[in-house]
Amino acid sequence: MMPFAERRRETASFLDDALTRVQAKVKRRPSMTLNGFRTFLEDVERFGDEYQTLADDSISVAAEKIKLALSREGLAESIVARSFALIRECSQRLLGMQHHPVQLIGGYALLKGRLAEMETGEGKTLTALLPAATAALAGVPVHIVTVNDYLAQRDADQLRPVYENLGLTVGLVLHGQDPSVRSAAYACDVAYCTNKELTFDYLRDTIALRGRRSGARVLLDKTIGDGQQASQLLLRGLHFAIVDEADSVLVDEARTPLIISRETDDPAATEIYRAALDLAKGLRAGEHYRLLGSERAVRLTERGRALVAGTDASAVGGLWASRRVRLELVEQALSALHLFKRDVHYIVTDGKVQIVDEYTGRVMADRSWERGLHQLVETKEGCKTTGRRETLAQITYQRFFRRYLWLAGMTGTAAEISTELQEVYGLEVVRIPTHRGVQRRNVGVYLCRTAEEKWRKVAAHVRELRKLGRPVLIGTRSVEASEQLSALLNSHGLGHTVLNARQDAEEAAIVAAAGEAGRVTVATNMAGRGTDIRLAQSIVQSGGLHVVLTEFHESARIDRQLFGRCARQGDPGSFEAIVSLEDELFRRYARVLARIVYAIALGRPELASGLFCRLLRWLAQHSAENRNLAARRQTMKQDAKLEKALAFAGAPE
Ligand SMILES: Nc1ncnc2c1ncn2[C@@H]1O[C@H](COP(=O)(O)OP(=O)(O)OP(=O)(O)O)[C@@H](O)[C@H]1O
Repeated sequence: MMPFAERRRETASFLDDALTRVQAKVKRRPSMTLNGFRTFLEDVERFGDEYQTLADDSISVAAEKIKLALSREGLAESIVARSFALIRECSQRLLGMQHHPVQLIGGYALLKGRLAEMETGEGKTLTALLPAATAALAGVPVHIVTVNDYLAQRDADQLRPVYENLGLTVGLVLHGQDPSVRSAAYACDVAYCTNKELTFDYLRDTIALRGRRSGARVLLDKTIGDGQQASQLLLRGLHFAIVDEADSVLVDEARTPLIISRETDDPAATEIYRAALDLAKGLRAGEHYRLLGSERAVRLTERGRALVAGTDASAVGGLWASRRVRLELVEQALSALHLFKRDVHYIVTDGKVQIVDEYTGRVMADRSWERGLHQLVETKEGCKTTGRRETLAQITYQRFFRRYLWLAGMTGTAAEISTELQEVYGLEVVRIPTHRGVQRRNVGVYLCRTAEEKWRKVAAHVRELRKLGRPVLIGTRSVEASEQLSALLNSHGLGHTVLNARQDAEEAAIVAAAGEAGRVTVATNMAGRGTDIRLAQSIVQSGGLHVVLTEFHESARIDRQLFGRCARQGDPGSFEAIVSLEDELFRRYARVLARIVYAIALGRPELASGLFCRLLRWLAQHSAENRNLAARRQTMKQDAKLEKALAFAGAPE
């Protein structure tokens, strides 16, 4: 049995860090051109011609030969070309899809441990099959990581016949499965799973290992075949991962730690949260506390601190008696009251507070805010408060994915974060050309002065596009905005479908139908990412899907992902932005400029929608991105400290 393989990095020195940063800046996103890969592509074609003549039952024999060659010579270019050619032939026979040359290049980049930046709709699922099957033939266990169960299942089911034809086994890890099913899935040559399930399984293994024996002892036991210990582990190591939507997983979500915790009994807790909220409600902005808008934080002023510290705590008791706890909880209660908005940052379903991911628009099941904030939001909403939780194990994606011996990723948008990906994960971003020319038309930005004007404009526009029979996809920043727009469209008699964190389960079906004639879909910005939007021939002729963005995101990358929902795989399509000066991004990050543009817009509306709007957007997104980057760096520093401390204490996590 193989030992549990993973990379345990030493914390990098200051000099290492600085060097990596310089390197990352110097080599930014090289393109992989067809010309640069001519010999490789010719080899794949040549071997492909050979495999075309094989009888179906001889495919497994050819796969065995490749296995042998890979074990003897490793990933030599000519063997990889053979492997890709055979996989491509199987895909053609069993799925009716033959990899395009650009997909072969994408597959090669992944196999070399790069992050392949491929336009939306270019077929990342089929591309990942090439490196996954090749690595598996070479005997390396592979994890294909996607963002939700639906995509993991869809991809595993679609590609299973090809893997099996090559003599490889495919596992699928889904939420709610028993440990025995999960470990059987991870024991397969290739396992499809979500980032969340995978990381939680790793944490479960961490807990199983902890406290019994040291990591080294377990490795020894596993190697010599201590069956009982080995069977308690779900994973068999972190060998090779191919991460889909890598920007979202490795950067956007990387900040919030995944935590396995245990509820502890504390009968006084509910009363304490109530007391903190009541006290916070009586405080006045400016006098007792300040809202730090751009940092999304609240700070008590000296006066506020004195008031909280001086409160008579005897009626509540418990931890409330501690001055430090009171100050911290009241600050958190102020955040719960003033910074965390229902239907924007969280939704309430079945009496439970569920966090909505700001980037994906999806519910983050099993996650909760830390340091009492979650319970305070629950109290604010009148929900039953979950007990105080004791952390058993925790890890961020940042720390987890760096532990893979071999890591690769795919995404449609990596431009802004290429330096960060290199710095944090050592992942070089390479751009893969598109199979066909991109026919995505930018209709421009329409900047309204007020939010009301914006929504009216959107509704009027939807009416026009519907007359033309074109499907429209409207992206909103929050659940609240999607519902407001929905009500407005209803009042105008404009039928539509809404997709937000509340309809998570139907996500794929709603998005897949978004390309039908006359269909209007209102979705939170990123919802449905990963689902194919197919267009009927009549729609292609009438100009394809039209995407309307109604509020810029803090990250321009997320905007581009929304725009990328149209004009996939050479289809025509168009996009535009209809935004307002009252949008949160502008108010929070470019308040002064937004006021100036407002004044300009009174006299010269065309100027406001042109140059000034571009400037405004750039300034606001630039400040927001810088702040988010600083926060991620901070998490990384804390991670490194934690890692060092735990290593010192001899604990695995
Ligand atoms: N070589 C091919 N030949 C024919 N069809 C293909 C090929 N490659 C991919 N497809 C089809 O193209 C569609 C888009 O593929 P896929 O959903 O994997 O794209 P994607 O790059 O992941 O898109 P997104 O960025 O939106 O996640 C799918 O229907 C897929 O079956």
